[in-house]
Amino acid sequence: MAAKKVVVGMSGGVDSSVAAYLLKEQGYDVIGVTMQIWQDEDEFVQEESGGCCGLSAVDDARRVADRLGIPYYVMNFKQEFKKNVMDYFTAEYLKGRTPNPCIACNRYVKWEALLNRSLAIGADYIATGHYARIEQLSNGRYAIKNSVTAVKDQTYALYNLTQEQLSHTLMPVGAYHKDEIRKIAEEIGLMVAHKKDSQEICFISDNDYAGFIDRECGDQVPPPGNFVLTDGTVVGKHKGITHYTIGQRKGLGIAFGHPVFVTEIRPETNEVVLGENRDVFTYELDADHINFMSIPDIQDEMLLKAKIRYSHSGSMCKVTRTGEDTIHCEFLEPVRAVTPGQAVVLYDGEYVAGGGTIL
Ligand SMILES: Nc1ncnc2c1ncn2[C@@H]1O[C@H](COP(=O)(O)OP(=O)(O)OP(=O)(O)O)[C@@H](O)[C@H]1O
Repeated sequence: MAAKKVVVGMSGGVDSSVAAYLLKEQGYDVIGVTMQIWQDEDEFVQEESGGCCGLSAVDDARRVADRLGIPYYVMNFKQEFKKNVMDYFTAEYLKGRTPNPCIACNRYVKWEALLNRSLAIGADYIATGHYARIEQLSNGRYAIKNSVTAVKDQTYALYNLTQEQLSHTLMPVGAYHKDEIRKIAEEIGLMVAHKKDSQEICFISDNDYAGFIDRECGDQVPPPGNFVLTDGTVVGKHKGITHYTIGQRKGLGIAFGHPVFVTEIRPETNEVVLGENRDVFTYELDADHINFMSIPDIQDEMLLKAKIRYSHSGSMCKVTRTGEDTIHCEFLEPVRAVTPGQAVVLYDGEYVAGGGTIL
């Protein structure tokens, strides 16, 4: 029987390089692909910082592919990335929300676009170097499970993959710890063995989100407006709602003599609401654009663990279905800074049960 064909998304980093090696060892017919996603053509060949698709990424990935003796290609996904990630990112900020672009990139670029193109060229699977595992459960559904190493868990950003996508995906490094992956890379002589991990949002440098939005959106960017208290009392001027997120304390440029926090962003009146730390805590949230993984749906009321941002350790909540594409979560303990636009990801034990976008 012919070997199953797998396209490995190679970012030039150690994880995806070792992923390609492990799959080759397991007998797959492996093809390496680097997606060009946001740089201009000239930047793409000049970039030296080692971002997720710069020159060093392509150079490194090509060298690894040579070393492993696998075919390697660079594919252009700039249009898909612009539409589904960058435009979505700026549109959300203009609405006073705080999006997670990596989740959109995973679902619509790394999976939808790369998987479709890979299937079209006769591949059976795509693979990445994510620290997560995929299992088919006894109910027949596919689900993402924590990697063996919780420190580098990446399941939060993967909750939105469909059953079809998961059934065509392999994540071989999820069974290893990061130091084991580096050791394998060293043993097989890969130069990238000690390359540092990639930065947070690949298309934004120095975390300057507002500057990026200004450049992308020009005069669509909301103007400065008022800082207000919950009762509407005006207490100062803000720089424009795209500069703020829920729970933020630093960079408000306003002195109260005690710490104040952003508790709400009101795009309709162009106001940013400030309050005390206790005002940032809440017991509930609603979410839409839901996706289910280990479970087919929410039955009645389910007790699940929810993460409301990438760095959240998770809190137990009662989840109910409230509509065609919506859920409601009621937490047993109050949670801090529930932020519209971020994802709420639900866990049933070690498995991702599903999730949605916080309203
Ligand atoms: N430009 C790209 N082209 C192809 N695949 C990519 C690209 N960027 C990321 N990936 C895939 O997505 C996975 C996770 O991306 P992430 O940016 O989190 O990388 P990472 O954890 O630093 O891993 P690596 O060490 O492989 O760079 C990578 O392991 C790789 O398989």
